[in-house]
Amino acid sequence: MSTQLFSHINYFFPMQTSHPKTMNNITTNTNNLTAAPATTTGENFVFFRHLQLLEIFAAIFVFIAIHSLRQKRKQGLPVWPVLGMLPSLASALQSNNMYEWISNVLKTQNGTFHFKGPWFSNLNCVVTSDPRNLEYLLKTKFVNFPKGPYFRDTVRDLLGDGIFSADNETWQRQRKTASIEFHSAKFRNLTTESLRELVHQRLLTVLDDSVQKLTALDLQEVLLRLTFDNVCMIAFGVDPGCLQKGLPEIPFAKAFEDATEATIFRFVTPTCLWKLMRYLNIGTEKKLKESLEGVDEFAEDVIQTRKKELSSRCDEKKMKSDLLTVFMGLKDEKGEPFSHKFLRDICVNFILAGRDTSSVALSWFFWLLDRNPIVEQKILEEISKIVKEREVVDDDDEMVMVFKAEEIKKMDYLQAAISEALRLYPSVPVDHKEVVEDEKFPDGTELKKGTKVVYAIYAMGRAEAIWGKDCLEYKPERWLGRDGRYMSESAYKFTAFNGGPRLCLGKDFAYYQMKFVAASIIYRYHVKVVENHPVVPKLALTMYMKHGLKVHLSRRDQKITTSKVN
Ligand code: HEM
Repeated sequence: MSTQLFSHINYFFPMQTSHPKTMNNITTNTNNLTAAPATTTGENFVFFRHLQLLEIFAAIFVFIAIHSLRQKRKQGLPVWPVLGMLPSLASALQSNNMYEWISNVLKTQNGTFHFKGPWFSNLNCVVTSDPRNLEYLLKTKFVNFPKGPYFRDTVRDLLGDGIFSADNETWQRQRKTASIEFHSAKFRNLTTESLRELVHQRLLTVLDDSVQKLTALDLQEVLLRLTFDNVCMIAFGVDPGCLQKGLPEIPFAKAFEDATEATIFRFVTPTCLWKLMRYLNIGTEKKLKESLEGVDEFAEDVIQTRKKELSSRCDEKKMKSDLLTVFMGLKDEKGEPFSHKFLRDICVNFILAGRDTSSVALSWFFWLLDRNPIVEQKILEEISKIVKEREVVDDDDEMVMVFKAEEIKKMDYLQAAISEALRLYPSVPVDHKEVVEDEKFPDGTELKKGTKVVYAIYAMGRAEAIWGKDCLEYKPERWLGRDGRYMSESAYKFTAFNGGPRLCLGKDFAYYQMKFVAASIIYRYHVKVVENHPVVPKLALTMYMKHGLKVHLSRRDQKITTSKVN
């Protein structure tokens, strides 16, 4: 287009170079025009008018471009007519690390900016990484910042009225009951027992298999299978058996995975479009419907079986202590037992909340250890010291080496190293709320009723204003006091587990699970990431590694065995 334009200019202004600079030049050239033949003059005249139009369009375009780009200084990103900030978002999506892009924009905007989506889209939102705003929305004005109807509508088919998407009384009731359960001794026993069984009878066997075969292994996939089995044991009281040699495909796990993916797809599709697709039963909506049938069938089967078990068993002591059993023993506000649908929702929500978060965090943690061998060495020293402190170490104990709960508790440096991994790579990189009444953030940002607020957890972990100049370095020491003990941080500064009344319910269990798994692996194996294996985050609700984590394992000590557990 521009070459064409320039060739015409040269035709009309034969004496002129391609860069006319003064009015004088133009006059001279116009004089030349009068000497041209009549027909050419007519054509020239028409073209001249076209040229003027083009100039007007070009001027308007330049004006809009300058205006849009000038917005960048004020709003962080150029704001284009009709499209808003969409072009910047689209180019960030191409860049492979969307979270870095959000962090950079927030840095230029002192921690909060208003994302303006295209007209008639639902992309408008306020993005923040300011701890003052986080405290305000997660705690101080908690009631004014619920999950909201948009989120609930989008996830309803998968999550129903479960804790993850519910607000108000429905949420409160589940939170209260689950919270009591999570802090009970029975539940603690269930979690430690189920984890011990999974790690010693399954995880270490799978890892040993890869050592013997000298094959690389996708550690992220193995960990995802482990936590899926584990959370199903806690929620439903059943073990789907995803983690075993050969890593088989398990229908319930596959159905759950597909249902989650199709639900996430709704967040990037205009609401009217996915609703139409659901009505017509096509595309991802068809996949969602089919996979939900798989999830519901599994849930119904477990609920029916448990009901029978409960009616035939009267010994309280032998009762299972998983969430399903606990909620089955309770009544709703009308004094009726909970419906199967509600019981299904409760379990599915817990599986979603607890299945991938710890495994993804552990994957980033092992990758960081590979790049920071001194940290790995310090963890190993801490574990070895704790093992040496055992009062009686018989040969059998030494060989099997199952860490006790009180030993896991003593691993402060390991806890610091895991927290530091979560700071840099939070399993939930961004989260959101909806404002129910006009509000004003402590940093002065005005929020209109209905505004979506996105809080950028990933960006917070990398903010110099929060963590200091060395914020991008992996330094577990920042979590330790002078006495070497682990020190927790404010939930509004370290937001990986959320904060306020909706603080992650599984936080303590997750730390126990991650420490137990990490210590059991590190004590036995050196984990080496396969050279040149690409490591980038995947764009999803949870921060998976897009290409998994391919590793080679080597045993530290041939004497230690893995499978002998009572
Ligand atoms: C590294 C591990 C984990 C991380 C980083 C994590 C993080 C989070 C975050 C950010 C939320 C808030 C989500 C939201 O409201 O949008 C949350 C909520 C929740 N998490 Fe976790 N989580 C982890 C492990 C677990 C585990 C293992 C379980 C259960 C076994 C669990 C159960 C829950 C539940 C039930 C909620 C909902 C709480 C509520 O809304 O009241 N989490 N978690």
